[in-house]
Amino acid sequence: MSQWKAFFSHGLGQLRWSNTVVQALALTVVTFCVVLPLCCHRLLYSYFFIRSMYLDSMSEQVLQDSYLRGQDALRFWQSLAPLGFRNVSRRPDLLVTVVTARRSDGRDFHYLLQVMRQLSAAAGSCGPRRCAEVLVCDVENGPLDNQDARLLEPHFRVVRRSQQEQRLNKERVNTFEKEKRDYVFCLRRAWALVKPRNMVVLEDDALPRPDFFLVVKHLLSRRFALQTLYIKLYHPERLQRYWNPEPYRLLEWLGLGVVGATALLLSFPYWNPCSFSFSLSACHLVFFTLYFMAAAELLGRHYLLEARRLSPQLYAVNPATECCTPAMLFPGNTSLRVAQYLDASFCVKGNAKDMVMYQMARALPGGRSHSVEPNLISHIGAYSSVRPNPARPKLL
Ligand SMILES: CC(=O)N[C@H]1[C@@H](OP(=O)(O)OP(=O)(O)OC[C@H]2O[C@@H](n3ccc(=O)[nH]c3=O)[C@H](O)[C@@H]2O)O[C@H](CO)[C@H](O)[C@@H]1O
Repeated sequence: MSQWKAFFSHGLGQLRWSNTVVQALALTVVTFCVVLPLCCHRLLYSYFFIRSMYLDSMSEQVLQDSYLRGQDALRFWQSLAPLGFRNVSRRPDLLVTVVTARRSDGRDFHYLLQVMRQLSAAAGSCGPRRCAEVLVCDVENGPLDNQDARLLEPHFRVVRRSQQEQRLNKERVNTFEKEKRDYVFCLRRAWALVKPRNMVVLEDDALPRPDFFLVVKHLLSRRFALQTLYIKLYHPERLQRYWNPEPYRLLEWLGLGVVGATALLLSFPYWNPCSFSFSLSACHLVFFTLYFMAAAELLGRHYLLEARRLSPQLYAVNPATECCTPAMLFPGNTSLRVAQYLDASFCVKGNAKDMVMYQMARALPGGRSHSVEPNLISHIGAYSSVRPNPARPKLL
């Protein structure tokens, strides 16, 4: 009798196992070969994005939109009566300095004018007082060199090198070293003029998002901001994947898988782990953890991050990433420390100012640096002013 019982329970166990395996296989095939490809084939940062079908047309569309926005911004600034941003008060809580250089490619896109239009609208969204003071730092030698900066002069305070500084800056250096020296000049000049309590430095193709100041103010109210050299407000979308050399993301990825799997197993009575043997429920947990992890990565972490925009409290603060400096927040007077360090370094291709800043945060005692996700700006500069450009740049 007991032999029969053993035989039956063994058979039942086998049946359950094979049923479970078939179900798991079916779910995997349906999810990853049908549902996700159907839903995500047009999502630029998803693994399912069909490059050959959509990349060219999407890139053209984005260029066209940016061109129209640029022309619109040009008309806007040409027709506008002077704004009140020219009078910059001293010791403000926040100063935004926009670093701008002449662009030989993509001039008609008027990136700077687009950015300043959006920035002035966002800065006026904090009630009766402006969210921040704003400075434009034009690194060209004269107002005639950078027409967009010149157009902004009735509206904003525009700073440039004095003639003496220009003479001192005549030395011929590579583009990346020049870009770094220009940045250092802007950090120091802005600080000397305004002495802000905190400073944001934007590159001239960094379009602030509508909640920009809300999130920046929230970041500054948090304790970690007192102990950081800088907070990066942008990281390229294409580098936001889990499968990237950023160790903290692996933890986030695993956490997402475990939480998703646990929630699913607890909410589905059929898969209730209590009703199965321990090994079966452990298998379920492992399977669904991997399932959610794979789904999240293939869908694109970038899109999951967007959910954090619901509230400034939900934005994630992580250790700083290497690449890019289009939008940087320098709490307190850290902009001066960063300027000093940059000044002592020499930049070349492959070791531009973003890399130097990343290394600096590791080398300086107590030099911690952070980055916030999702991005607080959109990078609209399809045409670079420091690198060679193709005739029609692509999104990827
Ligand atoms: C989105 C992105 O990945 N941007 C990064 C990329 O810039 P990009 O290759 O996108 O170059 P870009 O045209 O955005 O220029 C970066 C900044 O440098 C300024 N500029 C340019 C030329 C010059 O002689 N002097 C000067 O100050 C320019 O006004 C802008 O504010 O690489 C740079 C390092 O090289 C920075 O890490 C940028 O954050």
